Amino acid sequence: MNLTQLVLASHNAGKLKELQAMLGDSVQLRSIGEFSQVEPEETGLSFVENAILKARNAARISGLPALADDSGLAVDFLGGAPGIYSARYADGKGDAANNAKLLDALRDVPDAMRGAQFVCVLALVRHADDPLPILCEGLWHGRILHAASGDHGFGYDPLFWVPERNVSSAELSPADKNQISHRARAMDLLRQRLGLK
Ligand SMILES: O=c1nc[nH]c2c1ncn2[C@H]1C[C@H](O)[C@@H](COP(=O)(O)OP(=O)(O)OP(=O)(O)O)O1
Ligand SMILES: [Mg+2]
Repeated sequence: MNLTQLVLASHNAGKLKELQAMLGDSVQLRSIGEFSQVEPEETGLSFVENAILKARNAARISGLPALADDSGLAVDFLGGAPGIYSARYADGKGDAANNAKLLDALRDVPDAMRGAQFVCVLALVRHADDPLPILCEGLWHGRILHAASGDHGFGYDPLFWVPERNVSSAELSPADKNQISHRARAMDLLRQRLGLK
């Protein structure tokens, strides 16, 4: 498989930046935005299904092998919500609205009950109809803060407390986040699987 060029099946600039940094120079990630502005509907019931659906769609549109990242935040107190619906938690109003809704849902919930996991599933398809997508997952355990803190990253990072560093995920430098995040763990497995390390 020639993997010098992959299309990233994502319209999220934060993901592109993180994944490209993790992959290094040997693989060039091209954004699906170069080919189409239309985002596929994420109709799957799992991260795996949505990652495969996005990867196939991008491979079909671009004619290139495609990598997709389906990720989200699973909050214990909310029974794993917003989960696969994380990006749409506040009905598509964006990160700030999602974060405000999450803080509201956890209002007055004590620290011990604020556990959460970031989840990332990476799916790589060699072509649109690939019968054997490569799937790798990563989890990152933490806790939901009572208020936003930090300016790095994207999405729920300002609300995600990282116990091993005693800071929010948005207070980590990009390089630090890329060492320990759910996405880093999934990418580590993918690089092993592809023989890139
Ligand atoms: O490291 C992260 N730090 C903070 N928040 C994160 C992270 N990783 C995922 N998230 C949140 C963002 C979004 O609310 C949802 C992903 O949703 P997800 O559908 O996979 O991505 P998306 O719609 O932003 O872009 P796309 O589908 O085009 O790849 O989880
Ligand atoms: Mg999405």
